[in-house]
Amino acid sequence: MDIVFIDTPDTSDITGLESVVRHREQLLSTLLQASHKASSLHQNVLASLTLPIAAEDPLLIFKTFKQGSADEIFFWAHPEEQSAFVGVGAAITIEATGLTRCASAAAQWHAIQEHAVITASSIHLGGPMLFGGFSFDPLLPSQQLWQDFPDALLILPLLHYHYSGTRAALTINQPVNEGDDIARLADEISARIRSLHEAIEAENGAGTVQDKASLQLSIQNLLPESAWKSKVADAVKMIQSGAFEKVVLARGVRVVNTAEEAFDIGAVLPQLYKTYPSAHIFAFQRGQRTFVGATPEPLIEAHNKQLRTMPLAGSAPRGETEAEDRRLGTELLHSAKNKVEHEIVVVTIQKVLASLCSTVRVEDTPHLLRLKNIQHLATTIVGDLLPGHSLLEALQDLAPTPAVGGFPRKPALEFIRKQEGLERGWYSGSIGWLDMQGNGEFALALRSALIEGNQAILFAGGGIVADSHPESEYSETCWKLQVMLRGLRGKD
Ligand SMILES: C=C(O[C@@H]1C=C(C(=O)O)C=C[C@H]1O)C(=O)O
Repeated sequence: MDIVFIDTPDTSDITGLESVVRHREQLLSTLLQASHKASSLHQNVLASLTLPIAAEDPLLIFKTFKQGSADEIFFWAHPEEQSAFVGVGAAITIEATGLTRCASAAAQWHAIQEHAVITASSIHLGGPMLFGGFSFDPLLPSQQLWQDFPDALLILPLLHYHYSGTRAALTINQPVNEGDDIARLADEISARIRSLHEAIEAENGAGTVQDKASLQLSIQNLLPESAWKSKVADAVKMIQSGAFEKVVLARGVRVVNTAEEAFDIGAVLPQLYKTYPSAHIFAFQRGQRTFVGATPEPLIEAHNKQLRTMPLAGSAPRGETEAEDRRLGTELLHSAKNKVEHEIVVVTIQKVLASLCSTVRVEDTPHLLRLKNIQHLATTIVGDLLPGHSLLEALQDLAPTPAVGGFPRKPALEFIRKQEGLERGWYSGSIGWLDMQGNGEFALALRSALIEGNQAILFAGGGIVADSHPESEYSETCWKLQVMLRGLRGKD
């Protein structure tokens, strides 16, 4: 990989997206260098240029990218940390299937990096990043509902906006082939950026909330309530007979806007952003569908060779009053059933990380993670990655954790495959990003919905152990479904 650090443009020069277009020299020289390499190697070479730009609301950038393009769009934000990424288009698409999908994706990413030509301003690293997700279970036959979302899909966007508080950068990624007309490529890139810039200017100040009058929601369980509860009862019997210790059963709900107007993702995201500031808010548009959610649960994050996760398992509703809320929280912290559910996840993750890290630190006792209408038991786990190991390797070994699958993994997954009857696809799989330095964040894709036009399928599940009750498990899924119902309705 060739990296060239360039001086940061002086601050007066850092304005909107269009300021990047003024750095045509840098764009041309990056493309040209990639073109020379492509000719000598007889293969595609990635050219990438990152420049600082003035910070804009990432939600506005998403909306504009969406209006201006029918391509893939990715949104990822952590509102409390004021960090967000928005990507549009696919410069490079990595797909993989089967149980070794993470290793295969990692090998493809490595090959792309090997010859890449990267120009970046020194203080604003950013640089090329992959965005994407992994399905829950690569052994499930391919599912119609999820046809555009394969087992593993990582995309290097054509344009990627990186936002962190007051700072922002734009990354341009362009694969270059031998013989490509460099000036024409630069013109196309500049035209794309200019039209996005104009769209942002036009959009600035326009409202983001979907007109509520255009929403009339019909909500229907994919499986009748009684049928789902009897699956829970069957799982409890299996657990009591010793087949496994824990299994997570999920269900789906179809929400249709009977007013026939399409759901406006550009209005759903701000709602989630506002209501769930501690969550990771995500959206991935591909084909006609967009997978959207506000997940509270990181699967694995890597920053400077340190891995971090915070499994959640064990849930209770929030109270109506402060006193009731405290009582419910204390009951959750002391509930034997929830502690068992939680401990299974923590121990499993700790073991996996121990094989990849020199040291693993686990919080002594679970703490409460309080969200809008649900609270969970949570444990922070941190490990120092051993040389030669990576985030994608951790992801391959960890997923699915018992927080979304079960324990022991094999019989629990077999039960889900045979009994659950839900096309989980990317729901309870993982979604996130990865850069060239080995940093990245993947979260469990929970509190989520797959949206197409005026229809959405919402997903929620819960951990079943020996003393679980179908009635309370059903209620738990209802609290979890509230996240996306609120998002779709545009209500707190
Ligand atoms: C499966 C879901 O959530 C998971 C299951 C939990 C539980 O069983 O208590 C809690 C958080 C998540 O790990 C979901 O939100 O759909």
